[in-house]
Amino acid sequence: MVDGSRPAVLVLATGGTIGMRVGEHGLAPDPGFPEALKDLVAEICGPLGADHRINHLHPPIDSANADADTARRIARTVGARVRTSGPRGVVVLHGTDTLAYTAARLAYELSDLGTPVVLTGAQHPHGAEDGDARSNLSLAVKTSLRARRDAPVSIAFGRRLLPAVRATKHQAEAIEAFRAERPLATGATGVPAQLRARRDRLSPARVISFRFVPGVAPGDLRAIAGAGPDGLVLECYGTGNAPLGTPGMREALRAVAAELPVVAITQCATGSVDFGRYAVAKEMRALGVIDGGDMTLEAALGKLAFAVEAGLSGSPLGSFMQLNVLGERST
Ligand SMILES: NC(=O)C[C@H](N)C(=O)O
Repeated sequence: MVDGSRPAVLVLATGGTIGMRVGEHGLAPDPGFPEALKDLVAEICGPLGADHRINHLHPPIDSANADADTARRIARTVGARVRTSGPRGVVVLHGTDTLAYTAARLAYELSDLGTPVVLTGAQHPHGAEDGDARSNLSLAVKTSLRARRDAPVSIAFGRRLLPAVRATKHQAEAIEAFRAERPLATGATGVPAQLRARRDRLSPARVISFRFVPGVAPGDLRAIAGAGPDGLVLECYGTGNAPLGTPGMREALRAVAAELPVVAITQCATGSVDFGRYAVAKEMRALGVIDGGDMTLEAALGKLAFAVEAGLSGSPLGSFMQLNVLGERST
């Protein structure tokens, strides 16, 4: 399928509804998908004058089952295949549930790949009549072949192209499943070269989130930190507020932030953390919490896991999280 003189696209299928069919217990991976995907990709690439290669991650997963290693595994596979076969573009097929999380993480992992990477998937299985599998795949293939070689990782879905570090799944059923409330921020510095080269940890960093809601008790925060995550993203109210008036909450937060990197983002769909605005938010900084600006949850988690795995901690980690590295936060 590759003659060397024509551009080629590498398609890496990882699972998701796009590769499923309805079985006895509901939607599940379709053993016939690899064959069907070959035909579909060939039909899309033919008129574009492009060749293709297809790889599958085994086993295909419902992306709800993605774990702390899934995005790293995808990044490693893409990196290895790009080095050996040198495609013009890469398309990653992924389930929609955690696609935005993987996309954000890949943005950091693959920032220096030199080959555009586009993620897509579908809300309906590939065999569905009037489904979105073909149109999403087609948009992703075209984008990967036409984007600048150093284009940031993106998502092609429901006729939209979105920057990975700003995208969120916002619709459970509609074809336009993803949106980016905030544009890619200008003035990005890029991933520092020394971090790209460094991988201090063999095991994946487990970075999770905790959302403040009325009713949260200090023990909830301590319990989540007690489960041993490597980093925590706090989904705060408004411009970075938290219920610090709840007895014991300050102490709990100080103890957790002394143990792990803790980054505050806003629960709001738009706007930003601003630790200078309210007295309660100002205290967050004093307790050791890092200002996450206007990063999405997905970008904050991906960036923090990337930083922890590169061996950053303490104030270098805080500075990295507050930099606009890939357009993920306005400064
Ligand atoms: N539309 C989808 O792909 C949803 C599916 N549960 C997944 O994320 O794998």
